[in-house]
Amino acid sequence: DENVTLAADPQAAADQAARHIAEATGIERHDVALVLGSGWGGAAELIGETVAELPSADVPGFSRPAVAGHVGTIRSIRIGDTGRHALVLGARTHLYEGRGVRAVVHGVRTAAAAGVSTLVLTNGCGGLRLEWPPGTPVLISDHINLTATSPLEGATFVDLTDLYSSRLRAVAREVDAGLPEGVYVQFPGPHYETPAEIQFAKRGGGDLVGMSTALEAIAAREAGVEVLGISLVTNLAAGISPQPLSHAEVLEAGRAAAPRIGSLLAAIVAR
Ligand SMILES: Nc1nc2[nH]c(I)nc2c(=O)[nH]1
Repeated sequence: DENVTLAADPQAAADQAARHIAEATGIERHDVALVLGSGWGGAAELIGETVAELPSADVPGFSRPAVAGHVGTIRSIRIGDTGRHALVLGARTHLYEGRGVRAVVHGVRTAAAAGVSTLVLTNGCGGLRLEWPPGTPVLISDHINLTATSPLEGATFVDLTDLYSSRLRAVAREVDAGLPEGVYVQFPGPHYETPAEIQFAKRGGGDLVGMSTALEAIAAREAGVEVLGISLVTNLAAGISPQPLSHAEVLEAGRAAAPRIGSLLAAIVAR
């Protein structure tokens, strides 16, 4: 195949990437895909045995990760003894990288073309509630998209009701009954919010703020893939905490949460 570019035909590019992954991993169809955001990197090993690991830059349409800590690989993992396979997209493209919305959702469209019926979107985010300190995992119940854009083009009027599947959230709560839920607000970034913007998001019904996830979820819905979103609060958003947070505290909180969120993700995926 000539190297279909995202700009020319995003669906063809996703189909090409999915064929590349099937050939390179030897797994013809994957069942579930995961996007591992900040703090979630260690979860993959707990899901099962890695069948194959590909440099994401070798897969058509993917690029090298821009965010430190994001591994630049795509992994095929056998999910325990279920006979099902997970596709772990280690490198996420963020809108603020300026590569366009098609690049942001290429991984999701590739996973759909690879056959997955479920997508788990994870991220690190800012928390708007004092009762959710850094290290708290929060199920995403809905999102507010403040990016002023969409991965969809043309007259594709897609319904987004129950976008963050209540069925999958119930499965997650069977695994960990104490999981709170919140509304995720995607800002374009790369700057963090001002305290005034955080109050605006809070008064508008937001509980979590980040720079990913919402656009990926919309693309997944268009592709008919069921979505579960889980955020890891890694810091309190601007102005929420009276005293400034130290970056060391944020990093420590993420590390401390790793075992809990890793086993949570593995248990959910095994269902
Ligand atoms: N927009 C936004 N994104 C984030 N990602 C992380 I980690 N923390 C934040 C935050 O406070 N705001």
